[in-house]
Amino acid sequence: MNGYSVEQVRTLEQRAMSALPDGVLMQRAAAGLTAILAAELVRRRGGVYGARVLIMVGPGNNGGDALYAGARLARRGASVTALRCVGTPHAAGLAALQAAGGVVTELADPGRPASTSWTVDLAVDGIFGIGGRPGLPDPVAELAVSLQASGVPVVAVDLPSGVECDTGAVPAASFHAVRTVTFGAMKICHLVEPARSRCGELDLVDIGLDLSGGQPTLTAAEESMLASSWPFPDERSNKYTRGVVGIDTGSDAYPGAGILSTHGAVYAGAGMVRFLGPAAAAQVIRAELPNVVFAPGRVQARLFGSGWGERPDGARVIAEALESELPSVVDADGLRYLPPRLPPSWLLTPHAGELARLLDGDRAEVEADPIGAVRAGADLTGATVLLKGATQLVARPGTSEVQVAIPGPAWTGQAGSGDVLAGVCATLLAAGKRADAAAVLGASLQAVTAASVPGPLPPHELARHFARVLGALESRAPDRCGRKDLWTH
Ligand SMILES: NC(=O)C1=CN([C@@H]2O[C@H](COP(=O)(O)OP(=O)(O)OC[C@H]3O[C@@H](n4cnc5c(N)ncnc54)[C@H](OP(=O)(O)O)[C@@H]3O)[C@@H](O)[C@H]2O)[C@@H](O)CC1
Ligand SMILES: Nc1ncnc2c1ncn2[C@@H]1O[C@H](COP(=O)(O)OP(=O)(O)O)[C@@H](O)[C@H]1O
Ligand SMILES: [K+]
Repeated sequence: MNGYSVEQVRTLEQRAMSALPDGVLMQRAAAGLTAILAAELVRRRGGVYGARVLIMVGPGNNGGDALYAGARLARRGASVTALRCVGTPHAAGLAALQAAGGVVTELADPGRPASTSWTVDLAVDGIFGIGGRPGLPDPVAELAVSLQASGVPVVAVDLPSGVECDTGAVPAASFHAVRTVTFGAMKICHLVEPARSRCGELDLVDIGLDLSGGQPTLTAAEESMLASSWPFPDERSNKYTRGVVGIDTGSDAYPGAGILSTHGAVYAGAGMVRFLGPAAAAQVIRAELPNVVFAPGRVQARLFGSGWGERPDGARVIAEALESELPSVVDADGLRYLPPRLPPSWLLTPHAGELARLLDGDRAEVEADPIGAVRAGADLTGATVLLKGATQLVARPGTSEVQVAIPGPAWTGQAGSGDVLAGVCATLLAAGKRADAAAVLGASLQAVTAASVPGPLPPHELARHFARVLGALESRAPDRCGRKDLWTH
């Protein structure tokens, strides 16, 4: 499952259209949309015949898709009303709807019933598609609110109008769909919050776009990838092949971060964990996790920064680690002590505020364009960057590819989740995973585990469920001799 930008989708559509008679792609889109709308009507009220369907139409081809689908539903006995919301609707689509018995009304029509009286079974958002700018004209924003208030389910055509297709940002009003039916390829807004949540369930209709050969803007992780790429131990494994993690996290002020990151590393399956942080954290870890070692020694990856607070020797600690040429994770307060340039084998794990600080910008800028921000973070530092939050994005320096981890339930957003995640990522680095793989696999494991338990659970308790989820994934992993690792060195 990959995400494409508007420019990429337009290029793919042009290529497909040049080999087809006019209008074929739109008819394919409308046919797929109709099937999904019909199934939704069957599920909600038992059939299409007699259903009341509102088709909300804007000025572009998105409205064309919706109008043709409305015509097809009208021919199956639905009572279809097209509501002209913005501009002049797609002429041929409108004519098709009217020829099939659909009626047309204007959002601005004073004779139209008051918006509070919506009594339709389904509303179809065909106002803006990939040509849409974020936000909605005021009367349309009011329409979106009144439909939501009256509990009318909205199915969005291609994307919910109002969201920003290429970033996933929702800076102003938008529709909230129960389903979104998209065509040919997924777009960024289908994969990145907050737009992703406005889409509801997603359906991808095949309209014959050829996606081979092109690099998508976003590559989305899936459970099958987690199963095939997780470094499960085998009969040749020992603690060193599985990886030894050196952890220097927490402080006297924030000992919990040291405890949490150590839980993350241990329960993600580290061969061994050396905890080299403050005594206050070590005392608790010693009692809870007797397998953790407290003496310095050989490690294959390091973790710094979570819960450091002010750390006068922070820059020196990180600079020394850099000399060893081992991969490291730098989290939270450690991000304040970075040298100007790091290698791509290092993984930085900022949340939006921390990434903004790294980029010398503000949080709102990161939230307005998280993909651009995570790429900028990687290019600025030279390290691989995992931008944490509701959507977790990973960028490798010097490449345009951005990966998105499997999303988890919102309750995972709690103090300490990031500390545990940093520990998981460090375990994966120690096991030899490339930094981007470690980030995507770690964030996805935490999300999949959270989705598998009746949450909320505190982050260290959630970590105790990793083993069950990893066990289930391992049973689905393909034969490891034949498996293709997606993140090779
Ligand atoms: N191409 C193909 O082969 C296929 C395309 N398909 C379908 O076409 C859709 C793309 O169609 P599209 O390019 O016509 O753009 P669409 O989003 O319908 O409308 C743009 C119009 O809206 C206006 N407008 C935008 N934002 C606004 C705002 N906030 N407030 C007010 N006005 C605003 C904008 O105005 P302007 O920017 O020009 O001022 C322009 O007039 C795509 O999503 C898919 O559904 C499928 O059939 C498959 C085949
Ligand atoms: N809305 C959300 N939905 C799902 N997971 C979230 C959400 N917000 C945050 N998270 C998760 O919570 C973690 C928070 O990390 P962070 O802010 O660094 O917390 P802390 O530093 O307190 O440990 C993220 O890595 C992510 O896994
Ligand atoms: K739409």
